[in-house]
Amino acid sequence: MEKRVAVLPGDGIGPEVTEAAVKILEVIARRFNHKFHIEYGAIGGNAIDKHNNPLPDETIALCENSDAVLLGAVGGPKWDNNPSALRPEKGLLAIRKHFDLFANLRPVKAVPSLLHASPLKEEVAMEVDMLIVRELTGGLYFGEPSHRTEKSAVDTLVYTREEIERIVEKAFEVARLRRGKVASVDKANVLETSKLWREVVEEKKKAYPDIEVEHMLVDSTAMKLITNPAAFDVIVTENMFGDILSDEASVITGSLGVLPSASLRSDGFGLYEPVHGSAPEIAGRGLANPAAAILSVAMMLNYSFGMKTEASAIEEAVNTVFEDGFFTADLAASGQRALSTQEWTAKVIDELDVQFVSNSIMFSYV
Ligand SMILES: NC(=O)C1=CN([C@@H]2O[C@H](COP(=O)(O)OP(=O)(O)OC[C@H]3O[C@@H](n4cnc5c(N)ncnc54)[C@H](O)[C@@H]3O)[C@@H](O)[C@H]2O)C=CC1
Ligand SMILES: CC(C)CC(=O)C(=O)O
Ligand SMILES: [Mg+2]
Repeated sequence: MEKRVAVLPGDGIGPEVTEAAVKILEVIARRFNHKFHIEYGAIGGNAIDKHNNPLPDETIALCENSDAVLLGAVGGPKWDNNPSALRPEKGLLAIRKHFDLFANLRPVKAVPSLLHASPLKEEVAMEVDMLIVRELTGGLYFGEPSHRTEKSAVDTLVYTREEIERIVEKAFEVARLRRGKVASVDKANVLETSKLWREVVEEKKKAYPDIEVEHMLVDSTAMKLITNPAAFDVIVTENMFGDILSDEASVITGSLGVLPSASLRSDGFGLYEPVHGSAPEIAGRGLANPAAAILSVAMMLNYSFGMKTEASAIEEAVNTVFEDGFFTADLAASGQRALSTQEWTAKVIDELDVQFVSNSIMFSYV
């Protein structure tokens, strides 16, 4: 298969983790006989520096001419005092809006070999397998008016019925492929948007009698994510709640550095990026965990290209490297030598090679 992939490394650790992810994509191309045409574009702070625009037109055109997008992360202290329109984060919000990437899928699964790094007790964390379905193009991050004066500031939380319907449908559909449980998270005891959200969930669930639906308030959900995270299957929620809950959920697995995500349009076009940000304090030092970016490539192969075997090969290789006890600094036990971003990526590549050789031997006997 031939596919065009736009790679937007971004800022901070973004370039390091996307470099690792692209290496994995190249191994997959070689081993499975695919051709991935990779082209790079600017987004975020580096795009502001070069083009005075966090999402330049060239980058939009590049992504429009691609089959999928891989993004690193944006942001950093250098741009923190910029006016709102010239913040790196605006570039990320704008690309999500431009491509109507309303469905952000963020899987959170406990990996036994990482549980030493989780602050939760092993028996609490070990059965965790949830999918956070976060609405990505509406809510507080996009609502107008949004402005400030010296004495006050305004942000606006708006949701239309249609915006809620499509994300709730998506959550019900993915729940059917999992354990059939959906927790719809809102703040319906206070917010009008949440009351509408709850109403839509109630209407939509009639078409999904096989799905068990529970409404939960976001504050107590934050607590239950830590006390009983294994109880969750699919969580569907609005943009900001999903943003916050997914970073919280990442601690269960041991590190934010292992959580991938897919941001999908209704026709399946997708942008893939780690859940984490640009981690400026560790950037450029080989300390970043590239697993989230590498697993985002696995999600791209699976969701955008239908390459399920290739996606599983990556996931298996990542898990084996963890099982073999190789970790970057965020996951290494105290006293254990941590691998650099590049060394850890090389282990995943070695593992993919081992898999390929053993599969070829298997096939030669069939
Ligand atoms: N999708 C994106 O591009 C996002 C961008 N940001 C931006 O990133 C910048 C930093 O934000 P923070 O709140 O510090 O969030 P962050 O996600 O960058 O970092 C949070 C913590 O996790 C660690 N961390 C994150 N990714 C890691 C990895 N792959 N390996 C090892 N450790 C990792 C960091 O060192 C830090 O201690 C800000 O400018 C923010 O706006 C934040 C979140 C998402
Ligand atoms: C940087 C923000 C725009 C978004 C964010 O934190 C996220 O999508 O996880
Ligand atoms: Mg976030």
